[in-house]
Amino acid sequence: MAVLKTLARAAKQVLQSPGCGCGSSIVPVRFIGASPRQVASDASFHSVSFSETDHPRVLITGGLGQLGVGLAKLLRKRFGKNNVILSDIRKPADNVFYSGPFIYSDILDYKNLREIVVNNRITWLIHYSALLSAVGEANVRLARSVNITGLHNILDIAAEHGLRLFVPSTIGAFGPDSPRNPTPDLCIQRPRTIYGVSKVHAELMGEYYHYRYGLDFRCLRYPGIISADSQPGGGTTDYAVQIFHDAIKTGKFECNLKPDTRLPMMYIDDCLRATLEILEAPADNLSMRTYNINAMSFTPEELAQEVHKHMPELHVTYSLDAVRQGIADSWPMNFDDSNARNDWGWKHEYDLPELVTTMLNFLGTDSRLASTY
Ligand SMILES: NC(=O)C1=CN([C@@H]2O[C@H](COP(=O)(O)OP(=O)(O)OC[C@H]3O[C@@H](n4cnc5c(N)ncnc54)[C@H](O)[C@@H]3O)[C@@H](O)[C@H]2O)C=CC1
Ligand SMILES: CC(=O)[C@H](N)C(=O)O
Repeated sequence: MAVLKTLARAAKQVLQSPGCGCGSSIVPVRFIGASPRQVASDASFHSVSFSETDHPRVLITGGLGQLGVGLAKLLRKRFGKNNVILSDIRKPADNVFYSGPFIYSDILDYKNLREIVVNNRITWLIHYSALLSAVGEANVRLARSVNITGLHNILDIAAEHGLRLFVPSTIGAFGPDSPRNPTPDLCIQRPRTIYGVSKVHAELMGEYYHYRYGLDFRCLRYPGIISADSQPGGGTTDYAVQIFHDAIKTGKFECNLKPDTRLPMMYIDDCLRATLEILEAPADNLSMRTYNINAMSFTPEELAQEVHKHMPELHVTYSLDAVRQGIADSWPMNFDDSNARNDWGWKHEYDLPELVTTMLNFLGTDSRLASTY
């Protein structure tokens, strides 16, 4: 009899645990300081809905990094200034602060995050907070905390409030055992950085919450992103931004990767447009929840050659950063994004020549000015 009671208790626990796929649809609900719980998805507080005819109410976490301000600008144009809230743990510059709603949000503070989502009736959550590849290797504990614990907060809040959740992944979610030229969507993923490991975790957890709890999780694996008016936050692909700034300021550039290191790259406008497109794509078009996207693939040497066409005097030298080189050598050289192109019509606009012209023009020079160096 005692054995039967124990078995019954164990069965009850299994049925109540997140691993159980039976019974009614459930969403995880976490209260402050407690572990995740499950509540029937038709519980009365879970009534936030997003009608496709309304504008979404968007929250961007980690919004003061390389990508967030540009994304806020694009989304505000589309959905209205006050419907897009930027958040971060840093202090915004005046122009950012006065360009639309900004709020302090530390993704490690679950209660604060939840309050923001509730008080602002958020319907879309764009989760940009992260420590990137090189910075992550220099501070593994913090990267683990922000990129993994922070993600858990985001997932629970998104599931609890029925949000559409976008989390970017990266070429860094692949590793030396992945096919590198090209790298398809589905293949072995054994990254060797805490950044990559945390991003594979994000992909898998997001998809798990999608299939298990119905979370509307959407994820793009970005290549290295190149932007003129925002600085990268400590990644392996940062050289491809820095070359433009140094070329214009000093006419010299010291590259921290080998000249023949090939990596997939994209201009920021394409990246942000892709993000909006997948967020707006009808769910029926998405045969997957995590897609590679790509625009071009080049080496430092090829990039320098293209810049030389505008600035023949540019002097490029190479002084390797062993950590970044090791990371780059394990990442994809070319990215196969055919599923994104087929499923929801992804198409890049900027190739290498277009990128270089745009960056140099934006930063205040072009081939006509090259002679002044
Ligand atoms: N920029 C790129 O080339 C690529 C970016 N991605 C992904 O896109 C997302 C955005 O990237 P970037 O803007 O380049 O990153 P970034 O490093 O420039 O910015 C990240 C932001 O997260 C914030 N943050 C750190 N800890 C936080 C916390 N506890 N709470 C709230 N915010 C916190 C930082 O203050 C920073 O403003 C990241 O998830 C990154 O992994 C993916 C592939 C390529
Ligand atoms: C490609 C990325 O994810 C990022 N730019 C990095 O280099 O860490």
